[in-house]
Amino acid sequence: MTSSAIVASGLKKAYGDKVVLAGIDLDVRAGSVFALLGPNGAGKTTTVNVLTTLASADSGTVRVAGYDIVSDTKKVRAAIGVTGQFASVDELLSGEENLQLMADLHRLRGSAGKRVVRQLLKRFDLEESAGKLASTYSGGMRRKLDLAMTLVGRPRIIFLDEPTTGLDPRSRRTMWGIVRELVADGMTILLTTQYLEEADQLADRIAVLDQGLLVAEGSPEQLKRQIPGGHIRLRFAGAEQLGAAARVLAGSTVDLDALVLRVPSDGGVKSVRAVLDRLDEYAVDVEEFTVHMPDLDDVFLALTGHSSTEVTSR
Ligand SMILES: Nc1ncnc2c1ncn2[C@@H]1O[C@H](COP(=O)(O)OP(=O)(O)OP(=O)(O)O)[C@@H](O)[C@H]1O
Repeated sequence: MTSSAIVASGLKKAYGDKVVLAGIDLDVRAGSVFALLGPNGAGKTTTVNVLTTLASADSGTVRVAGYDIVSDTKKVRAAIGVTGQFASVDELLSGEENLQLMADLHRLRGSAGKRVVRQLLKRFDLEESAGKLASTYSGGMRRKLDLAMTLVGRPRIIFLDEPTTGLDPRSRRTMWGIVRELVADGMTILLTTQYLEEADQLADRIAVLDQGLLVAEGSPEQLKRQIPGGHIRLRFAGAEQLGAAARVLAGSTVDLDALVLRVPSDGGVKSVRAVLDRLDEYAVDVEEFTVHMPDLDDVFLALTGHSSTEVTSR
C-alpha cells in the first residue's frame, strides 16, 4: 500500500482582488519527488507557503504527514523541512556556525549536535569552507548549506522552492544528485521549478501550474507525450537552398518567410549528425543551425494554448 505524504484539496487564496490559487488539489505519494512546474508568478511559492503553514489559505484542506495544517500545525512543522528561494542562511556566520545554530534550535546538545554538523558538512562537500563566512559562499554553496540546515531536524518531507534557479549547470547537477540521494533515503520531496528539464530529471510526478490552477498532472513521460518534441532549426541564405533541404530531410516543416526549416529531432549527437551528413551529401549550405529541446514555453503552449510569459487577466 502506498501512503500520501501531502494531500491538498480545493486550495484557494487571493490577495485582494488577485486570485493566486484558484482551487488546487494535490496528492503526493510518500517517498516520491513531486514537481510543481510553472513560470514566474504562477503561484508556486504561494502553494509551498500554504502547505508549509507559512501562509493560510482562504479555503481548502491540507494534510501533511497525516496532520491537518490548521489544527495540527506544530506536528506538521516538526515533520517538514523548507528550503526557500531566499535562503535562511545567516551571512554573518560561518557555514559550520549556521549548522550549529540549527542543531541548537533542534536541541541537539553537545557531541550529538557536533556529530550531525560534521556529518552534514561532509555530505555536502562543505568541509573546506566550514570556517568561512557564508557571505563568501557561491550561490551553489549557499543552496547546499541551506539544504543541509534543513536536514538537521531530520524532516520526512522536504519542500524545495526553486532549488536551482540562478545556479550554473554544474551546481545544478550537484543539487540534482543530492535530491536523488534524499529520496533514496526515503524522504518525500516537493519541489517547485521553472525548468521542464529539472522536473523531468527528478520527479516521479509533475503538476503544471498556470495562474493558480493545475492545468496538467502526470509522470514526466505522460506529460512529454502531450508536448511537441525537440527539433533542429536550420536557416538558409535563400529559398532555393531551403527548398533543396526540405526535399532531402523527411518530416521537416518550412517557414518560407524566415527561410527556416524545422526538422524533428531528439537533439542527440546521432540524429544531429545524420541531418548534417544528409545536407552535405546534397551540397546544401546552411547559414544557421540550432537544436531546440522542449522547454517550459512548449509545455505551456501545448497545454494552455498560451506561452508561459503571456499573462492573461483572470
Ligand atoms: N503577499 C502578497 N501580496 C500580494 N500579492 C502577492 C503576494 N504574494 C504573492 N503575490 C502574487 O501572487 C502571484 C503568485 O506568486 P508566487 O510567488 O506564488 O508565484 P511563483 O509561481 O512562486 O513565482 P516565482 O517563480 O516568481 O516565485 C504573483 O502574481 C504575486 O505577485
